[in-house]
Amino acid sequence: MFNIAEKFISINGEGKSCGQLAVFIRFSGCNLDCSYCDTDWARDAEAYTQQMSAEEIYDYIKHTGINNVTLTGGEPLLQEDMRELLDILSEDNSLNIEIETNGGISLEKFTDMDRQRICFTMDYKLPYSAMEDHMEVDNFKYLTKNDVVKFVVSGEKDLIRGKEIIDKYDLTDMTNVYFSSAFGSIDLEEIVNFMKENKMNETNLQVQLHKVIWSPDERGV
Ligand SMILES: C[S@@+](CC[C@H](N)C(=O)[O-])C[C@H]1O[C@@H](n2cnc3c(N)ncnc32)[C@H](O)[C@@H]1O
Ligand SMILES: Nc1nc2[nH]cc(C(=O)O)c2c(=O)[nH]1
Ligand code: SF4
Ligand SMILES: [Mg+2]
Repeated sequence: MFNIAEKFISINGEGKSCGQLAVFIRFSGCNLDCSYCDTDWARDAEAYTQQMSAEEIYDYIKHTGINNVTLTGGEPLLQEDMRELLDILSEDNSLNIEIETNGGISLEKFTDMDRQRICFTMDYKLPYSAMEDHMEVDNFKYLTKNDVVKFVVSGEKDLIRGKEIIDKYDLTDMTNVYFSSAFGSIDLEEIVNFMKENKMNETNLQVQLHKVIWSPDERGV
């Protein structure tokens, strides 16, 4: 069974299918405690509002009629049966599956899956998050051109460290790379100027679209 904090349909405000409708499943519980976390309430493993089986989650997704699926949290990869859920979802050719994960959990046990069907959006937590020590850099070798590495930046120190990691691991050659502002905490112009100064080809700037549309604290959007 899976512990679900909330489920909803919205415009995906982040990542590769940003701007398209998506159905979101937010699981409860997290192994990290990022300074900027916008879903702090879902970090508690007991914060679930319902429990569902993998089949029930699949049925719910199909019932919505939405093809983009985002599994998030909390930390979705803490759910014990996540592999089973991914196997069921990835068998359905009409679904485009994205998983938001925090970089602090090994992706090794997912490497043999059909990686064309499933996109891992993996955060690399930067200094301002206070969680960088938890990053599993081995995960980079499991990422493909269909995945994303996301750096949530709060200030200059994060921008510099993010670029260092991108260069050290040749991330733009291996996968898709995003800088995202920790919402409202950094001038977006500062990010663009940093990208210009450092000729950061192939890095994408992301601004969380749903926080522009709705209040940044709104749940279920
Ligand atoms: C809430 S997390 C859930 C998935 C997973 N725990 C993780 O951190 O990747 C989903 C995404 O939102 C991002 N995020 C959380 N708080 C944010 C904030 N205040 N501003 C921008 N992005 C934020 C995270 O970095 C992550 O990429
Ligand atoms: N609209 C919307 N798009 C999102 N994309 C990723 C989200 C997340 O919380 O992981 C998210 C979210 O919470 N809302
Ligand atoms: S890992 Fe994700 S859910 Fe957990 S505290 Fe950090 S941003 Fe929040
Ligand atoms: Mg969110």
